[in-house]
Amino acid sequence: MDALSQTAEPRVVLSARGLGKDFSGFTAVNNVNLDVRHARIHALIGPNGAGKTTVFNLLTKFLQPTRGTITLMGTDITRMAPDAVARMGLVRSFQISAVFPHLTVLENVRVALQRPAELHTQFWRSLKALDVLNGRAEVLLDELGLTPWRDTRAADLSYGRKRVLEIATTLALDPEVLLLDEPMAGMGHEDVHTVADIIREVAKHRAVLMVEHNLSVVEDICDHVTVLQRGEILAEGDYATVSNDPRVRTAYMGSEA
Ligand SMILES: Nc1ncnc2c1ncn2[C@@H]1O[C@H](COP(=O)(O)OP(=O)(O)OP(=O)(O)O)[C@@H](O)[C@H]1O
Repeated sequence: MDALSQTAEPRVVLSARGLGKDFSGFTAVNNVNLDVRHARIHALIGPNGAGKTTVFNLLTKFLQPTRGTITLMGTDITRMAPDAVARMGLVRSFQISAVFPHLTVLENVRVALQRPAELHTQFWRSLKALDVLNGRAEVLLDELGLTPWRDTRAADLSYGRKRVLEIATTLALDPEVLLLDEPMAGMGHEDVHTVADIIREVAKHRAVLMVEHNLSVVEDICDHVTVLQRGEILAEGDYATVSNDPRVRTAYMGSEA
């Protein structure tokens, strides 16, 4: 590998320029510029009310921006609908309720795989066509370490495994950019490790942007961190850079300690 390829950053797949959102005159997000890169894990962090969820909802088009532009793989998606953006490869994880509790792990992944496939509108096609999905489902389960639970009902999985299954159903859409909203929320130590390993694995082939409160996870797995405060970017860089920034310390702790 030559010096250039060692230092070259992977391509930007999702970017925002001058992104802003007002709610009845209250500016929740202002002048946010973001570059999310292929095969990188990018964290969006900040104190409560900093605007993380609003930025997340703007990027996935669940909210319309008041100002600014959003570009996905070179296409301006600022005015596009969420489902159109999802079809282009920008997919957000949904909460656990997106997983059907009474279906097995394999069945859940098969259902998810049917969504993008044309099988969705041709479900009367032969069972042989569905067998193709079985093969892909098995590969996904294997990639995410879920094979030992393939015949377990989703309802009987641990909390952490349910989140992994949720990620598996999202990956069935083969997204270019995966947005994860607090993937570690409510998890114990062991589950955090499992899910962190999975996120690292899936980010080898796609960009991941995650909102996360657990800073040790951010330190552990994220390549790039954007810190928001009062709707604006306060700092960005790798974890070491932002965590040593006195402004970030003040924002989190109310002091520069
Ligand atoms: N629909 C809305 N109408 C009015 N104000 C809103 C709306 N959504 C968010 N806000 C406000 O915008 C600001 C940013 O909220 P947001 O939920 O994006 O922050 P956050 O960083 O995700 O916070 P938390 O970490 O607590 O989830 C807050 O002051 C919030 O009260």
